[in-house]
Amino acid sequence: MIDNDTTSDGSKAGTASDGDDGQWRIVLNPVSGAGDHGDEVRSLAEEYGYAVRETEEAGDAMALAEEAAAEGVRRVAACGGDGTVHEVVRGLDRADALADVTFGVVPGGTGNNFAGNIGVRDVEHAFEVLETGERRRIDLGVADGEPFVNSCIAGLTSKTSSETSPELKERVGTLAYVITGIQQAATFDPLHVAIDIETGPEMDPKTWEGDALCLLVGNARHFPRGGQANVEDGLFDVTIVEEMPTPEMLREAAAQRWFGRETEHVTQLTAERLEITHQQGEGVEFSLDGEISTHRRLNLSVRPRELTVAVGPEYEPVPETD
Ligand SMILES: Nc1ncnc2c1ncn2[C@@H]1O[C@H](COP(=O)(O)OP(=O)(O)OP(=O)(O)O)[C@@H](O)[C@H]1O
Repeated sequence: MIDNDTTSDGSKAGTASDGDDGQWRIVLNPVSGAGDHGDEVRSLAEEYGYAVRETEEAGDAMALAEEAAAEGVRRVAACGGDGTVHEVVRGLDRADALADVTFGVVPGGTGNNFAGNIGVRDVEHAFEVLETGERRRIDLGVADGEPFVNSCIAGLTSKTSSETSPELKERVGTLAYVITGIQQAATFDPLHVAIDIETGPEMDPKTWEGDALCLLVGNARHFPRGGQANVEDGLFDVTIVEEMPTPEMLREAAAQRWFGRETEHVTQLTAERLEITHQQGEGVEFSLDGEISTHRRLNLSVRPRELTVAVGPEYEPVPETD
């Protein structure tokens, strides 16, 4: 439908595919974030002539996305936070519609990590992007068959991503997860993990084994590292934070925002495939774009350029620095 190589010249709204009537269907989570975006979204949708379907409870966004795909809708947007984005993409994937549907985001959550990564600033800007923004094909992460757009996290921040208060997220963005994690670190049991890492056909697979405080597997950028991630390279950005002697160390490190570079206890690498195995009997909590599930072993892989997305003008296909 859309080839990144032919759209990289900045051409606007991608070529309409068969059955694309140019209309968007917006799957609206009216309670995400501060829950105050609904009226603006409904009124802009009316102005633009887009249809809106609203969720009533958790899980509805996935069902509504599946329904849209089954009805042959070719442009589906998620309005909410990263959880809503995750559900809509999951619904489209379950309907086997990712090859036919263009996806968009209207930020209505707290952190809106994914919207930020694709250059969408706010609700009004999102509608301009849906209408005229460039279409790009971006990578999709998959964890044991479940797709994710932002990140898969285990450990400290997985636990905290479900417990971090919306107020804190509002004030300090994604770093809120780490701050909440530090507050909980005194009681946190490290993960005893083996991570098998494949970087590509020419590279020998590697294994990392040890005690980790947290593992961050990013498709799109999750933690502030001074820039946008490359979401078209077919690779995950992996950060392994080893157990450290004291919570104070973590506090100090977070204060320096060392998630941006390697230090003694932080390993960073890229991978196209990972297998994470917890070496003690019980499973570990993972957060897939904020949705929590428990696994003893998890297989992660990238489906390169699988998702066609309407992106904002600030989106950079190949960000200069990480
Ligand atoms: N109508 C609804 N009522 C209650 N919960 C809902 C409804 N619709 C969706 N949900 C649930 O709301 C949760 C939060 O949504 P989401 O992650 O999009 O927003 P957020 O947490 O406010 O923002 P962010 O993830 O950007 O910080 C999701 O788990 C979703 O399943």
